[in-house]
Amino acid sequence: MANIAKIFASRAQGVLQAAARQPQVATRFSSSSTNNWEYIKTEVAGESKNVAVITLNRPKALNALCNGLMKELSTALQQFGKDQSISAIVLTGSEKAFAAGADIKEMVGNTYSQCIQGNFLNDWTEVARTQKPIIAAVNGYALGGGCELAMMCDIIYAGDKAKFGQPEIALGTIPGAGGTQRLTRVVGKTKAMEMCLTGNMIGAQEAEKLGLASKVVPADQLLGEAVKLGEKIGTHSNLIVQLCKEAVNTAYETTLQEGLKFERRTFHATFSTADRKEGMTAFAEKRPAKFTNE
Ligand SMILES: CCC/C=C/C(=O)SCCNC(=O)CCNC(=O)[C@H](O)C(C)(C)COP(=O)([O-])OP(=O)([O-])OC[C@H]1O[C@@H](n2cnc3c(N)ncnc32)[C@H](O)[C@@H]1OP(=O)([O-])[O-]
Repeated sequence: MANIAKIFASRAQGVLQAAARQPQVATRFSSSSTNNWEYIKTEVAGESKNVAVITLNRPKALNALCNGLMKELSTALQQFGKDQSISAIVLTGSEKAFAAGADIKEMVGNTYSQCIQGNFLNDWTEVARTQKPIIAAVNGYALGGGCELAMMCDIIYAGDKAKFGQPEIALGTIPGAGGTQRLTRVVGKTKAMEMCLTGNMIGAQEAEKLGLASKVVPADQLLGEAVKLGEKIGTHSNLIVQLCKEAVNTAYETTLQEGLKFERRTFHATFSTADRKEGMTAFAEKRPAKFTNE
């Protein structure tokens, strides 16, 4: 047990050291300057321009997640991840579709050996690896890989016409990017089993009731609400937000006792930061905190 506590303490310290090592002045990233995206759009939003918005932009195929799109998404996430001016990332699609799944036409000819040897879906892991908070703003269809992509994000906001589903079963396959795993952890076995075995979709209200979406808003207000959420998160210390995200995610990866130990050590580790000191001092002095992410 003492060893586990030590491992957690050193992991938490490692996160703090890695964050401290990141350059404090980063190159400004913007959609129009360096990147010519084919399948996505990127911009920065919010009053302080600290919320990145990545829009999936392949309307003809309802944002089907082809390899090119997933590569661009990974690149954009890495760039925003390094940009110290960005506090949170919003991932969205169109009003009709967040994403209608992996690109069926692209993978129709794949063979088992190609999947294995080409490490198929390797480009899909970047979203879940992103250290900054990432909010999925889902309008329309989030099906198959689209639903899985939303579930890789930290928070899902849904437009009132959103539809979530894992229809892979109807294509003679199964979810391959978390549909049987993340969905089951979120909605429980019986609902996940029903969705995965029937391919039936659920609407936004049901997704919220099940805890898959944290909020449902009118479709035309979705992006604005998601950006506001990113801005609210961005008022806090980016450093402490990163630690908090890691602690919540640990709940999905470990036992309760190990998770509680990790949380406790991470909480202790915040006492080595200037932002913890500033947050508590500002409260006592009845003034807003000025966080420096250190
Ligand atoms: C990653 C791990 C494993 C994941 C596996 C998966 O996600 S498997 C996938 C799980 N997902 C599914 O099984 C859902 C598949 N999609 C659908 O069932 C329907 O498109 C719909 C119900 C979402 C909308 O119906 P609607 O009548 O409103 O619209 P529409 O049907 O006319 O589509 C417009 C255009 O988009 C095209 N396109 C759409 N989706 C895909 C796609 N995934 N791929 C490629 N293309 C796609 C469609 O072919 C059409 O192009 P066309 O012919 O004009 O050149």
